Amino acid sequence: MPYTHIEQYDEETTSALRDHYQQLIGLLGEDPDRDGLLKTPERMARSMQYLTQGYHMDAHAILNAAKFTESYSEMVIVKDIELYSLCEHHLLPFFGKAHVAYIPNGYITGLSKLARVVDVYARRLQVQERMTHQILDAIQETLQPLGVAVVIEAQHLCMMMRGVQKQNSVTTTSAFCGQFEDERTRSEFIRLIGANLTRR
Ligand SMILES: Nc1nc2c(ncn2[C@@H]2O[C@H](COP(=O)(O)OP(=O)(O)OP(=O)(O)O)[C@@H](O)[C@H]2O)c(=O)[nH]1
Ligand SMILES: [Zn+2]
Repeated sequence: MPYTHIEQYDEETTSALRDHYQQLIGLLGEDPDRDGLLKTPERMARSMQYLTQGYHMDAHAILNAAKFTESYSEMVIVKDIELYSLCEHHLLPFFGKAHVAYIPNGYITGLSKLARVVDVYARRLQVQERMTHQILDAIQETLQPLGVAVVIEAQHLCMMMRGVQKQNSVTTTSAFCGQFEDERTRSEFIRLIGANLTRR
């Protein structure tokens, strides 16, 4: 299973999506045959496959691809990992930052792999809460560290450009396991990413 970014689009899927998007444009009251829109269904078909490519990626394979034996056992934090996802209710984007930490227990992983795991789950139809747990579970299951922490701060366009129309609300979700369930360890993690939690 490929775990890097999409290189080829499945032509059958692209073609089916293109037909649906052409119909959708018509249903919205536009003329899908006018010049500016002629290639739009094809672009949308590829764009949506790009934005949902996480279904074809394997977080465990990504983490295992750079799993190294190492005795370091302090907290490792990668913060400010930007993410773009699609809410499963409206298929509108939500976007923000993930902060990921773990405490190694004999194994470390490549730092970029933690950011890739965020993308694996962000590039799907999601709710922020589930994504937060999926990232945690993949790291826990693969590296079996002493603890994992994931915090995601995101803004949801479905709450901004429609619906309740709140432009400045930020949703924060978190998941902790192992040593991060201990108050002191958790506080240290929150302190270390804290600058971002208050910087808006
Ligand atoms: N828990 C959670 N809710 C989300 C997420 N993304 C979007 N939502 C919410 O999903 C809910 C869907 O509610 P519905 O009442 O079925 O849909 P709606 O009529 O479009 O709701 P409004 O957005 O309030 O107009 C809304 O409250 C959204 O804000 C997410 O990641 N997590
Ligand atoms: Zn939504």
